[in-house]
Amino acid sequence: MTAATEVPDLADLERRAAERAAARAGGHDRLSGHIVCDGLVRIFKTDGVEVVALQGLDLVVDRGELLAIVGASGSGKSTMLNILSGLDVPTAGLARVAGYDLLGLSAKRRLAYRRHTVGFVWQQTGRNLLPYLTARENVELPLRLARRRRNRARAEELLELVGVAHCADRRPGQMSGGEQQRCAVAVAVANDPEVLFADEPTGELDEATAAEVFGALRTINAELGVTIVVVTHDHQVSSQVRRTIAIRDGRTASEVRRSARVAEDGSHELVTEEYAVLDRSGRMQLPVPFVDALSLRDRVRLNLEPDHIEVRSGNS
Ligand SMILES: Nc1ncnc2c1ncn2[C@@H]1O[C@H](COP(=O)(O)OP(=O)(O)OP(=O)(O)O)[C@@H](O)[C@H]1O
Repeated sequence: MTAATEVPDLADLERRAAERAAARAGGHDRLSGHIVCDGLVRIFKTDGVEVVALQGLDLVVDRGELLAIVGASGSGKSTMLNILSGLDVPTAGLARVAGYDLLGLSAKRRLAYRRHTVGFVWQQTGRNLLPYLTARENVELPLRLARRRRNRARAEELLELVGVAHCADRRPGQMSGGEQQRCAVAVAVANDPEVLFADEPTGELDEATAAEVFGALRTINAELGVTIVVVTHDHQVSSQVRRTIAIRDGRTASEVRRSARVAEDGSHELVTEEYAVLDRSGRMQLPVPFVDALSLRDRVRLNLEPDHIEVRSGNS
């Protein structure tokens, strides 16, 4: 008689698969974010030519964070946002938002994800609001489609929250660009999404108006607890949020964090710290100003010191 081979149950298999995925991503902590991209790759093929738009992008955003992503034109920002918003599928890697694995979604789950889990604000106001509806009606529309109650009251609450209650009866053409974008924020969060993605929401606005739109995003983040990712090529944005991630050549390159600190005289000061991002293979990109300042080229000399690593020009 042969001994029966032990068959692992489904829960056990799932647990082991999760452990393996976590180990691949560098440990459990790295997979615990509300938004996780790990080794994200997107290759476009046109006329036999391959363009690698994302080449192993890593990103972890915690629940309730308000994060800005900056990068030069062509760095891969829109490609990443299209994947995270469920419009595009990556070639390889892991992309997960609010528990949805975006690589393996059926068409039905993808639609549910786009309808209920995420909200969007686009740069072009025409893509956010219907021109023949008033601000209130624009916010009411997604509520009505989702068959919610108290639509009018909820729409008015949201318009108030983003500071455009005075525009409730105006159509987009009767509102300024900043007012339209703040109204778009109210529309985007009408159905209580867990995550809000904004693609260049202040791209067509002047600095003061852009700050008002960021004010609205901060309020929504704080009052409704929505996780918000804002993509922009405006580096000034880091003064508006706590964490800014810079993307270069389809990879996460550096990160700027702002935090409040109590100074020696008891006053509060804002401290800005810049970090380079180290991927799990140990790769990092030196910031361009550092490379330029020392005219670093081709190769550099590294020395391991007890508490830091020294990088020197390889030509001296
Ligand atoms: N559908 C596509 N087909 C072929 N190549 C594409 C496609 N979409 C993007 N790319 C290429 O991928 C790279 C990244 O483009 P992407 O639009 O993500 O950059 P971006 O940082 O959003 O730029 P911008 O700030 O100008 O919008 C670029 O080289 C771009 O030409």
